Amino acid sequence: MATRTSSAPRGNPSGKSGSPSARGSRPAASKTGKPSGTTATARTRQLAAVEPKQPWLVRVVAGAWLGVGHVVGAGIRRIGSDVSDLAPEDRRDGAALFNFGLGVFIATFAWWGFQGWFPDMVYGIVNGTFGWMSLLLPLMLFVCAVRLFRQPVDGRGNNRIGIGFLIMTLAGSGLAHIIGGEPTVAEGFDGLRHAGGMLGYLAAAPLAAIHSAVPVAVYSLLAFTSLLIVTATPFGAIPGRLRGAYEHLMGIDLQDDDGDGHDRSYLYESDTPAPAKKKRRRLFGKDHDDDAGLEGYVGDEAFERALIADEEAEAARSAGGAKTGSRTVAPGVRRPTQAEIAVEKIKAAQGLGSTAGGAGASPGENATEAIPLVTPGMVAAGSLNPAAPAPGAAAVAAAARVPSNPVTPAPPPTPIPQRTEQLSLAGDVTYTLPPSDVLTPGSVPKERTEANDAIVASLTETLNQFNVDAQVTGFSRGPTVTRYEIELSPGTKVERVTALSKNISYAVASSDVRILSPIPGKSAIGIEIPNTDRETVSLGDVLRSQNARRTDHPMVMGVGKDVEGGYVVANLAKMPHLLVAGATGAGKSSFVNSMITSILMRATPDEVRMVMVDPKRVELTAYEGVPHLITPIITNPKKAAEALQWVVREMDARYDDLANYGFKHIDDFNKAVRAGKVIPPEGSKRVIRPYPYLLVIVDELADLMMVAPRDVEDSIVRITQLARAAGIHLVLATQRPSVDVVTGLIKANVPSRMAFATSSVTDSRVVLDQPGAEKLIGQGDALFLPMGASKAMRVQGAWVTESEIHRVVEHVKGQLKAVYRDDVAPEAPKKQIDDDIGDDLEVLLQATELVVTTQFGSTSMLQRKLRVGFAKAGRLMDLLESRGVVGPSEGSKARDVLVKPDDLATVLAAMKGMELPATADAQTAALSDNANANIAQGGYAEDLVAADLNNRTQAIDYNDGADGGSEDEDGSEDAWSLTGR
Ligand SMILES: Nc1ncnc2c1ncn2[C@@H]1O[C@H](COP(=O)(O)OP(=O)(O)OP(=O)(O)O)[C@@H](O)[C@H]1O
Repeated sequence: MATRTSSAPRGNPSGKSGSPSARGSRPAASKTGKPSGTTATARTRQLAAVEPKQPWLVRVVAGAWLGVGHVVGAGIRRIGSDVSDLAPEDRRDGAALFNFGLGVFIATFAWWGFQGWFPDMVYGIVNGTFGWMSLLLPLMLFVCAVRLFRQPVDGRGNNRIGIGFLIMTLAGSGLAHIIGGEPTVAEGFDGLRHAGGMLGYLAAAPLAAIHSAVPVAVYSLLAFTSLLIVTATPFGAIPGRLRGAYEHLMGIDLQDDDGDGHDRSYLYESDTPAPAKKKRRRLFGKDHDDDAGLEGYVGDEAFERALIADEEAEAARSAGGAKTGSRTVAPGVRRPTQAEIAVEKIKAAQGLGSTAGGAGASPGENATEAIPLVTPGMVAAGSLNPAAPAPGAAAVAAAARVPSNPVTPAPPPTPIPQRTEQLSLAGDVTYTLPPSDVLTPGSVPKERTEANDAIVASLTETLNQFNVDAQVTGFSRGPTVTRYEIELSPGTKVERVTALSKNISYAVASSDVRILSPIPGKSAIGIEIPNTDRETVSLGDVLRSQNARRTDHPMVMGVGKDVEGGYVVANLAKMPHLLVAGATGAGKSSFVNSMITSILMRATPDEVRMVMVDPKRVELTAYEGVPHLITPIITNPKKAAEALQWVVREMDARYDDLANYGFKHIDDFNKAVRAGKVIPPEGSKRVIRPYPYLLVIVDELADLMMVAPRDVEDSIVRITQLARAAGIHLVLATQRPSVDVVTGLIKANVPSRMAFATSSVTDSRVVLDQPGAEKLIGQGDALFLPMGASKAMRVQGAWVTESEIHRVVEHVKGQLKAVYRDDVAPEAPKKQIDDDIGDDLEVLLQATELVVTTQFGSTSMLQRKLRVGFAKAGRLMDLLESRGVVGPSEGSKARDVLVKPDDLATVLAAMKGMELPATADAQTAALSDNANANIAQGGYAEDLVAADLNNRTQAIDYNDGADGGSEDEDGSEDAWSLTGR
């Protein structure tokens, strides 16, 4: 395996290494030439402006302190695998080091009894204040230090522990005061020091004045409470925790004695199948997570979702969106007062203004029901005049009604946070992820353009023309389409708007209008209309978005942007398998590129391995040689089918490991491996390493389904049914979402779907089980239906340019070379056209076709249909037998036909000298085994020639082909089943 220990990898000009300082100072913003807002860089600059004012000594000391803090912190963070990404600005290493140092200092005299005037003085103060509790102080400070080093951003958790310790100190001192004999101040500090100190005295003495049992009860309770606070243990969870602790202490723990002894954990290694399952253990099951020292169950979770959503935004949306559409209605929008309505009416009567505010035409009649939302500008615009508006005025008025739309701004071009100090691979390889600036920022999204205002005006007019009491209340502009929101006045039927879809299309001059009724989570109808001024969504922006930063899971990909302009990010591991479909040019390959690039940007080869199948031979070539690949990119569909079978074997092997070691999910297994809890059985040379996720990407499923439909379907179904827990995930792309490619079985097992524009509503139904994809406008416009979602979400796929891909690939390839396994899709030796066929290939192919399609293995039929002589027909039949197409001669009967019409193409390809697909290989092998067995059993080997001759002779009698048919049918069925199909 290639190893590299360089700290400044090739292709990383920024010199980004694991060193905190190096990363902290990387001027990302300047590279992109964009303002960075409140980024780390900006903060660094601010600091730089302030620093010169400080005396140099202070700066030197502070710098040295922080430097030591970072080094210690980096070391502490590297222990275990639960600590993820710490951006430089998130660290609090200086404060943590202070806690640590103070703990050591107090421990020197409290624990180790160091003496001297200074320690004595400090000891006097500490001991005099806290009494016996000073013994516990170093421990508390160490805990705080480790927390601050490892979890500095978990403010709530840190505060909880801090408060818990304070309460514990108070309670402990109070109790110590009582236990220490309740010394008084008058007895001097010596007495207090040997009890609860001054604090204990102050805490307990007043209560002890009532009765000494009172402080004991109060502070015992407080001490207990403080323990619960520090350990974050809810009251109800106490029994479970105690039981877990007991089991842990009693050694009901991982004692492996039944490992399989084979290193199956790492994909570089040889693929020795694990032995059959052994006794299953309940070791790191859910009940024991905490006790076993693991960080809890990291596999499936309740309400698991593939989509990594901006939960706050979602919450806000659903809270405020029901009535007004929180994203679309500006704060200044309010309902008009009666006075304003009256003014409007008067103005309308005077013809001072005009608009399409038809809905507002009736406020007098039903002011409380049909009041539109207005902005102050409405009054000036005269928005309530029902008279036919002049188009320009209408647009202005409508624009005034539609508040400015706050879209999600492009994320600041700050670096994608690094996930650990250094991403070290197994062995001594140091691997740095590509710097985020290899992906360039996209254009700044537009909030609202004239095109939007014009459409609002058209929509309003259309509603008016048809007397529909509804208002356009706002819009959300996405990169490809804008969703206009229409709210109905009470009593207006939804159908009145949906029935207008053709008129709306006509009014806005677009055939791709899609009506959502309602917008999920809102009491409003959505009308999605393509933007005449589309925007590209850059993958870099998606990966730098808050949603992507929310998690450092290596299988997270940037999907694109939704209709409201929000970034869509999803976790492939949670999907757990994805079908990508759409017509040619709709954007599938671009999506697959974004997906692979996302993985390369976020995951080391140790975390994610890939198998890429690219029958089109052009789409994925850019990734050839990346170290995440376990086999060269597979372009041959037959080999792809074999690779899928390898994946099934890999999955089985992983399952064996999970079962042997008692885990339910590969994440749990990996966690235990990293924690050193998975120990191979004694005598085993196996080095157990975490399993990487395995992502299998098939860029054109149809090509695979053409060569070996059953095998491919079988493998896919098996993988998709089981592979999730084994960390294996499939992405199947196809431009032919027809039922023969995306079969019912495949569909049922691939729960997540990404539908790009399809050519028909039928295709849309195959992909999404619903219409809609046929209305998409292509070029990355897609409907995304992740597992568990009830409604497809419209997104504009992320776009990554070829040069960006090139830069990313260069970066990863510059660090590690791909080490391919040779058993995934082994190079089959090129089949030679057998010498014995000679010039007869063409006629042999015809004979094969004839025999297989008619399922009738008669020599005389060949003679007749191919117009060949008897000898040649006999020879052809021999060749067919030697190639497993027909069975051996059975005297005067027609021969059994062993190949089903479905597999004809495969067999023909094999005869032409193309590589023989697995099915045919297996079939031939099975047949020759069968033949051998027959020969051995029946001992009629030497009879074969005679029998065949006989057959040829008899075959002449079959000229009309009528008889023998029924015998054929049975015979071929039997022989077929012998092949094991
Ligand atoms: N997310 C996107 N953003 C912008 N443009 C896109 C996007 N996706 C696709 N396009 C445009 O559409 C073109 C075709 O896309 P792509 O090659 O991905 O289609 P496809 O569905 O894979 O087609 P095929 O099946 O023929 O390979 C691209 O060259 C690009 O111009």
